This record gives sequence, C-alpha cells and structure tokens, in this order.
Amino acid sequence: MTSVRVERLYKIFGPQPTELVRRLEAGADQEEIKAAGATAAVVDASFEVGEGETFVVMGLSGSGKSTLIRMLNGLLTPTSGQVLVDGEDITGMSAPALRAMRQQKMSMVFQHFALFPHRTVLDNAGYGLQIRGTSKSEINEQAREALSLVGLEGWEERYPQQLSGGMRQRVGLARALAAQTDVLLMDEAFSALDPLIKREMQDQLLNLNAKLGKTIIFITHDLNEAMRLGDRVAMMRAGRIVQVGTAEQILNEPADDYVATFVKDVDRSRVLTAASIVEPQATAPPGEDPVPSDTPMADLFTRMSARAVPVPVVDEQQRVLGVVTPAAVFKALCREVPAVGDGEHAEIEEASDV
Ligand SMILES: Nc1ncnc2c1ncn2[C@@H]1O[C@H](COP(=O)(O)OP(=O)(O)OP(=O)(O)O)[C@@H](O)[C@H]1O
Repeated sequence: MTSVRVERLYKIFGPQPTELVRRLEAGADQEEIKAAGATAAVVDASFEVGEGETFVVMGLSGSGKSTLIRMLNGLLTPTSGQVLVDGEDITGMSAPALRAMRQQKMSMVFQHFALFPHRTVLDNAGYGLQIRGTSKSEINEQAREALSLVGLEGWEERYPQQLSGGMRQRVGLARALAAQTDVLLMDEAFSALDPLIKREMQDQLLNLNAKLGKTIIFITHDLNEAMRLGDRVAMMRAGRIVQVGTAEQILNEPADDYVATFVKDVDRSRVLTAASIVEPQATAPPGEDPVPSDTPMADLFTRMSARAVPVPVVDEQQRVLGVVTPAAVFKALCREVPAVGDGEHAEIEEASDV
C-alpha cells in the first residue's frame, strides 16, 4: 500500500517564486507577496497521509486546495518542498517517470466527471487501463468489476449523456477503481451533485472504502462533507494548512479563531460519536442493548428520550468499553467553542482573498 508525505511545500505563481518563498520563510505575509505581483497558492504545507486513510483537505474557494492536490500527483511542480510517494520524492521526476507513477499509484476523480461522450460507460471506466496498454480483455474485466462495485452493472453499453449526474460520477469513480491504484485523489468530486445524490455518493464511498481500504485524498469546500468523510481533515486558509485533525478534534479544539468561526454551525450531534464521551466501565448495565463506539450522538436521541438511562458502548470486537449517559451527551453538545478573539473577528471570506 502507498503512503503520501508532504514536506514544507510551496507553490508561488508569478515572478521570482524562489525569492518569494525565501521571504515567506522569513515571515512575509500574503500582502507582501501580492505587492510583488505574485500569488502564494500553497505556503509551507506539511502532512502525512497513512495507508488506507481518508484525508480531506477543506478550504474555501481560492485557499489553495486544487494547487495542492495537483502537486501531489505531479501535474504541478512545487516551487519548493517535497512530495514523497512511498518514500520517493516525486518533485524532481521526469515527465515519463511521473506518468508511470500516476498510472501505477494514483488515480484522480474530477468534479465534472471528465467522461468521453462518444465512449460507452464500459470504455470510459476502462480508460485508465487503456492508456497503460493493458489488454482489451483485461480492461473489460476490470472495468466491469469496477462498474459493479459502484452499482452500475447493466449500464456498460450506455453513453454518458444517457446517465444522471450521480451515475456519471459513479463512472468517474469506477474508472479510478478499475485502474487499481492504491491512492485515489478526489478533487471536489461530489460538489457538482444535488445534495441528496451527494449524500448517496458519500455513503457509497464510505461503504466501498471500508472494503477496499484505499488511501483517499479528498478535496472539498463543504465542511459537512469533510467531517463526514475524513479520518482526518486539513483546514486550509489562504494557502496555509491551519489545522490537521479528526473531525472531533477540529470541533472541540479549533486551532484558531478562523477555524472556530468556521465550525460554529456544524451539527455537532452528527460529528461527535459515542467514543468521545464514553465513561469507561468494564461491564454493561444488564438489559440494555449496546451501540458501536462510532455511533453519532444524534442516533442516541430517540432512545435516550424514551428512557434516560446509560447506554453501553462496545468496540468492533463487541467488547464493552463503558457507557454513555444522557448528561454526557448534553454536555458534549452544549460545549462552547473558544470565543472568537478580541475584535479580530475571523472573516471566513478572507480565506479566498489570497
Ligand atoms: N495557474 C495559476 N496562475 C496564477 N494563479 C493561480 C493559478 N492557479 C491558481 N492560482 C491562484 O492560486 C490561489 C489558489 O487557487 P486554487 O485553485 O488552488 O484554490 P482552491 O482552493 O482550489 O479554489 P477553488 O475551489 O476555487 O478551485 C488562487 O488565488 C488562484 O487564483
């Protein structure tokens, strides 16, 4: 399996990029970079994505997400810093070596599906394999299998325009899966879909990946989507990653006023799970059905409103971890996020003002 590590990554668009990195390292701000006629799209980004992890990069328009993801697969060359794929720095690779790395290790799913209108669904799903020179029979076999994984069995001979938006994106996902790379890069992959379909696709991705265990790097500007999908979320603002953490960490310990303001309206009951408020206890109270530790608090409301008693919580092996009490649920939901600081109200829109 493949892991991805990013170290002190910068991307400056405009004149004298290397000099501007040096100035940023010395403490220059975005204003200074702008005054020099350039844009600092990604500034000093460092993180590691583990094998099988879903890592979401979240930020508003212009915060640098697309630039970042394009450096991860070598579509853009960083101004400085390193991108290590399986420990190998890809930033100095030749174009053919990069192409080979992408074909073997990383597939991308795009926002607008990027399907070929005159190819069938099957041919679209097999496209990544075709450019790799795989035999026709193998392409068809893997493409069929990938289409069936995303629920499109029976649609192989149709054309993209005969499909709904959600189905088209399933073809996009199938194409990435058929290529059988360990890493999936998903750039606003569900952003063009209607809210209901978007949620269905999120569910499908979560279910699929519970089986497939791919490493997924998912870009979105939708905070709820980030919190739903990410094992960890990186919050980007004006080119910088301002916090990396689990959804719970970001909600409960926002790194700064900006993040605190951003997460203020998140439905905490859907993000926070029983695991975060379980009170350790070796045995379950008798007669109460246990819930898994990843149960969102919202799913406990009906039960607790009928009978206000502690609910036992178990891990994946059905071992008792402890109990969740109604009082603990209330307390977690009412928790105040740190106040937004002294007169310096963190304007969320500022993020796009790079
Ligand atoms: N090729 C380019 N030349 C100059 N500036 C660029 C280029 N690509 C991106 N930028 C600038 O870099 C900054 C980051 O852009 P980027 O597209 O990475 O952000 P984003 O978070 O993906 O936003 P969006 O969701 O709107 O695509 C923006 O100010 C953008 O205008």
